[in-house]
Amino acid sequence: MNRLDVDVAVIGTGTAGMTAYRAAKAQGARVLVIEGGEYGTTCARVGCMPSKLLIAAAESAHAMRHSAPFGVHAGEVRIDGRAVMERVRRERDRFVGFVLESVASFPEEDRLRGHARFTGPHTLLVDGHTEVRAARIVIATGSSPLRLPALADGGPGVVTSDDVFYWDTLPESVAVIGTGVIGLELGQALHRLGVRVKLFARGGSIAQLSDPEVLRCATRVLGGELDIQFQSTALGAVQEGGRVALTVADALGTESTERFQCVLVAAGRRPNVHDLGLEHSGLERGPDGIPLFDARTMQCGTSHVFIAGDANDERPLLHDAADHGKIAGDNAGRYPDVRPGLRRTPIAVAFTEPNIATLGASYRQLCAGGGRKFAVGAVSFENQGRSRVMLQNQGMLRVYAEFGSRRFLGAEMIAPRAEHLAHTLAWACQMRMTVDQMLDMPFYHPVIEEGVRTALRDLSRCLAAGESDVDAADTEPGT
Ligand SMILES: Cc1cc2nc3c(=O)[nH]c(=O)nc-3n(C[C@H](O)[C@H](O)[C@H](O)COP(=O)(O)OP(=O)(O)OC[C@H]3O[C@@H](n4cnc5c(N)ncnc54)[C@H](O)[C@@H]3O)c2cc1C
Ligand SMILES: NC(=O)c1ccc[n+]([C@@H]2O[C@H](COP(=O)([O-])OP(=O)(O)OC[C@H]3O[C@@H](n4cnc5c(N)ncnc54)[C@H](O)[C@@H]3O)[C@@H](O)[C@H]2O)c1
Repeated sequence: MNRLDVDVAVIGTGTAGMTAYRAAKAQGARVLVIEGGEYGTTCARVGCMPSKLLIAAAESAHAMRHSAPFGVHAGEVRIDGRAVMERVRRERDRFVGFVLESVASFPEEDRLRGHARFTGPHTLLVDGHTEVRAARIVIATGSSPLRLPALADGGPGVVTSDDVFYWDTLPESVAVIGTGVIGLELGQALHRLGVRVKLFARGGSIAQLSDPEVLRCATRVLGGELDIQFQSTALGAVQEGGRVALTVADALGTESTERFQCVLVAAGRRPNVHDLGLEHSGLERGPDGIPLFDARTMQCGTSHVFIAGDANDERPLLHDAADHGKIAGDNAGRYPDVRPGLRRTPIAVAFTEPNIATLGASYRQLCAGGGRKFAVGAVSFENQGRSRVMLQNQGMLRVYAEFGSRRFLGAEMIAPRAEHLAHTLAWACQMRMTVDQMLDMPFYHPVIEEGVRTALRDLSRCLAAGESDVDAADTEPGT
């Protein structure tokens, strides 16, 4: 058994772990990163980057198929599934390559391979070959796709997003379980690439939306393009040669079986904290098994342990994993002089088309407790000038502000190029701008942002009216 003594051990070498490593090193600590899987990060290998590569191919196919209304005729669109997946994998490998170079730049003595488990508050056993004693520990173990017990015996055709980006070619048909971000992004991309796709939603949710008006609009817009069966329960899957027979119950409990080449389970992700020996860590854990932590410092209680990235399930997104990692690593390095780090206005974008985006406080959060009233402004993109010019005139934006202070609080939307609108609004939110200050900013013509101005003017009217058009006690946020 090897023995190592370090100041800081970082478990996991994903985005959060690598950032934590650098931040702890900057404090002059002797730091060790421990990796039980492959280097390269979830984001680059099976997450953000390959999914956006697949979506880029899909957008190209969609644009060619929908050019006729402009008087532009592209001819027959032929999709070469092998070429699509070959580019996805090639470009993905390029991104992974940059991460591998970065990890290789860490001194060899700072890296250890193997699965780490707590054996005590300060000790980790790594794959049975090394015992690490660490004065401080950062947990940055990421998350994994949920596997549904009902589909566990479905055979090799039942896959998760971890498998999709290793495909050699596109399948003929895919059932997608879940209408969260992954289900919608991949489901729409595959549909646009000519795959027969059917989505099954357990309830009525669409990505991260909680505003009932925006949710209704998103259901209509995405339901207009995609075959989505809401209120359905996946009961079982059986591999039959090259097909999977998927049995689903609808809202009335009526069962039906359909055959697909693959069933893609996109029912959420679970933090990787359940195989970490946390029972030996001395940390207090919540009902979900995640150690209780402070989201400003990433510190677990008052202990020497910090938790960052998807592992803490606070905001399982790439930029938050990087922020968490920086704060956790910095504090692990400087412990016991723990300090709050920079937390930014929340922002989340689902790269469906139209994009779905949320920022600041969500409608659900603003309604929580039922006591607080807030003003709501809205715009539909159906008649928005630039959106119509581009034939992308679908969607809705709802913006929220506080009565009295007139401070902008947040927004939810499904809108053309919402990834950009969301940034502008998130920056205003983080700057604690009032609606009036936002309306004083420049708006070019003709741009989609003019739709944002319409929504802000509506919000200003609602603020001037002095009472909310929403009574928090009577609202029913989307589920
Ligand atoms: C399909 C998909 C698309 C996505 N798209 C986006 C997007 O567009 N934008 C966005 O912001 N986010 C996106 N995300 C989310 C984003 O990828 C994650 O939030 C982010 O990668 C999490 O980083 P992390 O460092 O917490 O985890 P990871 O990068 O997963 O790193 C965790 C590491 O810990 C290792 N590990 C786990 N347990 C142990 C152990 N016991 N011992 C040693 N090592 C261990 C793992 O092997 C892994 O290498 C997407 C995710 C998916 C799945
Ligand atoms: N563009 C992005 O930023 C992006 C893209 C992909 C993933 N991500 C990250 O990855 C996380 C995980 O994505 P996800 O889509 O897997 O999770 P999610 O939480 O967004 O959605 C899960 C979906 O599965 C449904 N579901 C849960 N259990 C089910 C069951 N038993 N049967 C049927 N449906 C069920 C839920 O109702 C929900 O619609 C996201 O929350 C996000 O943080 C981000």
